[in-house]
Amino acid sequence: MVANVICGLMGRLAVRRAPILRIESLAGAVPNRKFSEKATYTMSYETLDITSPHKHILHVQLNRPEKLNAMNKVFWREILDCFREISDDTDIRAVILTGAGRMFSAGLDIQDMNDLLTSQFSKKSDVARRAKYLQSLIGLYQESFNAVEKCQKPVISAIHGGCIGSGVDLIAACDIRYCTQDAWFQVKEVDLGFAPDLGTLQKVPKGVGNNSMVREMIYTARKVEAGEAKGMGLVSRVFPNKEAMMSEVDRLAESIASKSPVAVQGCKVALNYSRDHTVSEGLKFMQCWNMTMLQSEDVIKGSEAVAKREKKPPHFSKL
Ligand SMILES: CC/C=C\C=C\CC(=O)SCCNC(=O)CCNC(=O)[C@H](O)C(C)(C)COP(=O)(O)OP(=O)(O)OC[C@H]1O[C@@H](n2cnc3c(N)ncnc32)[C@H](O)[C@@H]1OP(=O)(O)O
Repeated sequence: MVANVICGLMGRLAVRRAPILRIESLAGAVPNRKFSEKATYTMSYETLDITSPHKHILHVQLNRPEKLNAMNKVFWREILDCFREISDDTDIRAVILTGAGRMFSAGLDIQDMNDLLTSQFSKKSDVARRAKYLQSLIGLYQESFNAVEKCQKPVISAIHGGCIGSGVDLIAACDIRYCTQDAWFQVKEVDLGFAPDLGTLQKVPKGVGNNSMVREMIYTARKVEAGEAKGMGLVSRVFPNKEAMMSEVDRLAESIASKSPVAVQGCKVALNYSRDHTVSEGLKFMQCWNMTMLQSEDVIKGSEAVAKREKKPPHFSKL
């Protein structure tokens, strides 16, 4: 049925057919990386453009503008690898996530999914085997966005134009969301006949104050404009255009990058933990975390700087 829905949508979009792919290729795809001895940032991807605008800051741009940054099989593997690498890179302290071209993302690549399901479903006539296949596929896609959420460095998404379907799942995995005045958000899945499965239903209601509005957005699949998105707490700031947004996002990332990475990364892991646990479990977690981290040199440096009312933040070493 999912295949039927997607095939129907493809007909309406009239997107050209792409080569058939297999789930094995999805799981095993290797990103095209260039390793350089000098550069800290060695990542090179087909669907992502990686740059470093400032020291300690990495800019990850969804980079399939001709397809409105629709998420194809290569993307799912690359975003996973990219954010796992960022998470372990001691030089990176904040990440900016944007989309190239007309919009942030048109969501799941429908052509790709159509080909995937057509090729796989034609091999499997039994419902249990098809279900198993879809279970693995959804699990892989969930893992991709979990890598963004679990990335130890704060991820700021800067959204312009449309942010549709799995685009909303992706920004829900980010720490901070800014958008332009022309941005719109659409949890489109109910229009396609299924429930979102990559994080929107779990993360947005917990992260956004207006639960009534969240449900309205999800149940109706209607476009939510930038002003409304800010009103409900889905984004924290709205800017007149992308240039203004990027300049503020840079400042925000620089501010985060100037702080102690021990403190910032500790906050992220604790905020994520607390979202999924009770207050007392969260407090216990902090007790254990800080019984080690309070002994860090960053605490001494930070405290001295505050006591002396230093204008500039101290130099914090890589973590
Ligand atoms: C296992 C399940 C896991 C995840 C599930 C995720 C669910 C979702 O993400 S649901 C949302 C799916 N996305 C959509 O329904 C959006 C589809 N696109 C559109 O409705 C329109 O393209 C538009 C975003 C409203 C923009 O319209 P317009 O400005 O007229 O541009 P187009 O000419 O339609 O598009 C330009 C170009 O991009 C291709 N494209 C757009 N969206 C997708 C897409 N989602 N997948 C693949 N390709 C897409 C479109 O075909 C055009 O390509 P050409 O080569 O120029 O034809």
